[in-house]
Amino acid sequence: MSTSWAEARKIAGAAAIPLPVTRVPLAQARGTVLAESLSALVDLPPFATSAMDGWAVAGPGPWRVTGRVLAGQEATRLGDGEAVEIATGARMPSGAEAVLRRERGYVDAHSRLHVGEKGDDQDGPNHGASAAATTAAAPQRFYAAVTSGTTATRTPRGAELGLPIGADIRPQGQESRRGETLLSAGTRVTPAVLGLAAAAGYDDLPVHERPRVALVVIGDELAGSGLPDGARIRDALGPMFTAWLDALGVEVTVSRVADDPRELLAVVASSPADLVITTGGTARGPVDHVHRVLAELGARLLIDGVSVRPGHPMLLAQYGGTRQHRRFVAGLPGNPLAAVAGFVTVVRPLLRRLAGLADTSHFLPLGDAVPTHPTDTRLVPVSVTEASAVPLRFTGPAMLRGLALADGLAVVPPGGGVVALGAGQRVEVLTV
Ligand SMILES: Nc1nc2c(c(=O)[nH]1)N[C@H]1C(S)=C(S)[C@@H](COP(=O)(O)OP(=O)(O)OC[C@H]3O[C@@H](n4cnc5c(N)ncnc54)[C@H](O)[C@@H]3O)O[C@H]1N2
Ligand code: MOO
Repeated sequence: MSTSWAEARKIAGAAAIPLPVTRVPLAQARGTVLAESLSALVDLPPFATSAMDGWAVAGPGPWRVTGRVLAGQEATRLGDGEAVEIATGARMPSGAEAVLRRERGYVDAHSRLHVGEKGDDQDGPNHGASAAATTAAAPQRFYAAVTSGTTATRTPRGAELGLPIGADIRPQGQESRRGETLLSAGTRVTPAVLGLAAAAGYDDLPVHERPRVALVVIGDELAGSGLPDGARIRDALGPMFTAWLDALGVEVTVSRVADDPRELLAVVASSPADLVITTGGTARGPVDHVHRVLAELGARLLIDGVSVRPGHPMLLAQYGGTRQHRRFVAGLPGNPLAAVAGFVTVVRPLLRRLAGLADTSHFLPLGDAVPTHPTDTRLVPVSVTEASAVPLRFTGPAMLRGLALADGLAVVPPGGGVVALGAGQRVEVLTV
């Protein structure tokens, strides 16, 4: 009956079908998953802009400064020998060929813009060849960055100092052309994705609906606040999984129920959620009712026990819903670290699939030897330091102290005849 860990993860990931597609405003899209690829609605940048504060110049200098253009403004065309003061991000005036950074030029008393530092050219405005000789003496450090990577096709005056055509201009479409695919379907909408989508012209995004999850924390012994007393302990799983589910971008409701099968049945049967997660009550103790309730509901068990330590009593059932919109119950064991094992094994793969995300895996070498279990997979809290996974202490099934310091859970496959995996062996690490 017990399913292997790898198989359980596969079953959970394959059981669901991605939720329907909806368009949501950017402000509500964080944490959802793109249902279609995202292509740029405009060139990025949409027009050539200045990359620096300074002057946009046209033709050979020195230039006559005719005005100023700020970000958001449009300027009139520049003719040869003209310049405008320009702000970073402002649209380049047509005719402008380069930007001279503020710290690399100066304007003299006659509104003439020169390359160099004031004082380089004590005789005032540049005139002909003698000026070139004067400015050529200007410190080269000003221009080193400008010259690299830009190709001059024509040389305005000042080019001998490194002001080639195109200098410090962000050309239209430099980051992306209109219609170019920026992100593929299945990408999680992160803050950075929201920024890119806005820049590319989007007001809303086509995403999969957020999975709805009902977290049902079972146990007479659990208190929601204050210090543990008598035989009662604090509910650790409610706060932990609420936050975790929230970070996965799902809609969560939480309820706490007593060790009472009627109460549990009523909560599960009446839930509209795509996935009900129960904690506790999965084993065969006197008040472990999850199996009985699922049987009464006529739920179909897809997973009933997994060969994994900790977490072996975890289960997954399909219950109600329609063919296109399935509903599930995941039963996580009550021991806190065992519950986390159930979360990463069945809950997360199922939710990722419902949300439209592909499953991913990361492998790292172990930083230390880890004992294997002969027949079961072990999930071992590890910290990731210098690209290796170091096993932690305080990782008993009822403990969270090790997990709270962990970056992931190392997947240690059944050992068979091998009692330990040595340092340096590569293992999959599940993020926590
Ligand atoms: N005879 C056997 N007993 C047990 C077995 C077994 O195979 N044979 N398996 C053990 C394993 S392994 C686990 S894990 C637990 C699973 O038990 P349940 O899922 O039925 O969980 P409970 O009995 O309700 O609770 C177990 C343990 O966890 C504490 N707990 C429960 N919920 C919370 C919570 N929200 N926050 C903090 N702690 C919680 C609870 O107080 C118990 O200490 O069964 C073993 N027994
Ligand atoms: O699932 Mo249990 O943890 O092995 O304590």
